[in-house]
Amino acid sequence: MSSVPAVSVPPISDFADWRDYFALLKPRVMTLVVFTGLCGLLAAPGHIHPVIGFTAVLCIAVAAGASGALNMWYEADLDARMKRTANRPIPAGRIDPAAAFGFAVSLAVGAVVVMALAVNFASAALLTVSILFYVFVYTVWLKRRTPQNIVIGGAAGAFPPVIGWAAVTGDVTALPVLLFALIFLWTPPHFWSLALFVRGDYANAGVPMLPVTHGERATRIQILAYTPLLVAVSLLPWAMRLTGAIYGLTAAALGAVFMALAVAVFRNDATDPAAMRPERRLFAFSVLYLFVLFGALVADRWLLG
Ligand code: HEM
Ligand SMILES: CC(C)=CCC/C(C)=C/CC/C(C)=C/COP(=O)(O)OP(=O)(O)O
Repeated sequence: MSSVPAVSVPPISDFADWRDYFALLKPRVMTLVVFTGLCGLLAAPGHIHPVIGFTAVLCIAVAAGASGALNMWYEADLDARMKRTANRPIPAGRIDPAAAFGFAVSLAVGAVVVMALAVNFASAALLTVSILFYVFVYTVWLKRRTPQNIVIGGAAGAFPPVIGWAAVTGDVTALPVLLFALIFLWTPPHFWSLALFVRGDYANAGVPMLPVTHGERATRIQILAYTPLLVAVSLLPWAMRLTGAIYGLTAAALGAVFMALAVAVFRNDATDPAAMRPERRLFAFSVLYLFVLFGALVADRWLLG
């Protein structure tokens, strides 16, 4: 018999550990962001000291992660209402929002300062623009307002190869601009194919993604409209002789598969996510597509000069 009042102590697993802070950086999505940045750096003409090159890629990784953390801090209310995101560290209560905000801002500022001091001003300026774009243009301004959110705001994710390139050369020429355009046009089919089969989540959270506001048919038409533009832009570096045949043939083969999968999505009439196999395949392929295409860009530059 004791007079001490019962104190409820949360189980130890309810406290944040390093894994929760790591999860704030959206590591899975950011692998591709960092890979395209690395490839932009490796495909650029000229020489960069390996330590400086490594520092530049690290800064892109840290800044991308930090902007992902700021996104999670700002939208903890939305994340709490979606099945896919409800267990993230902030909505699940494992990380205090103020701690997440401090962590994210410190990393973002640190990455930009190190990029400016150790690499060059151009890459630091572009890194700053991409962080601000993802956080303010996409997350704060557009995401809750318009189904064009990912088209315009998605430009943030197109910057990394340009940043990698600028880290080596200090400037931006035709090829990095085409790589930017490529990721810009890739983002709508990438995201909308996924949005089709997680439509219910976005509807619950009240986020105006295209399948929620305009329905499945309109979304499938948009996917089909963006795909040939993506394939055409992906072939331009080869057509303009900025890259060689390794890149060109890879872009053509991958583009043909992307197009076939987009047509399969277009022909699907399903509204039940369980019957959205073509959409799941296109989403999965979109990720593989960018990995392989950027890998081919680097192979082309290193093997064919
Ligand atoms: C506004 C633009 C974009 C939106 C709204 C978007 C949204 C999403 C969502 C919701 C997921 C699935 C779940 C998740 O892991 O959180 C996802 C997965 C993914 N995204 Fe995107 N994405 C965008 C742009 C990009 C860009 C630019 C890249 C990289 C260049 C990228 C790379 C990936 C990767 C690699 C995955 C798979 C992650 C995994 O395997 O779990 N995304 N995207
Ligand atoms: C500094 C730098 C290089 C930044 C680039 C980061 C960037 C723009 C990455 C791609 C965009 C992305 C992860 C969107 C996720 O959408 P969401 O945030 O709506 O996804 P969610 O529903 O999973 O939160």
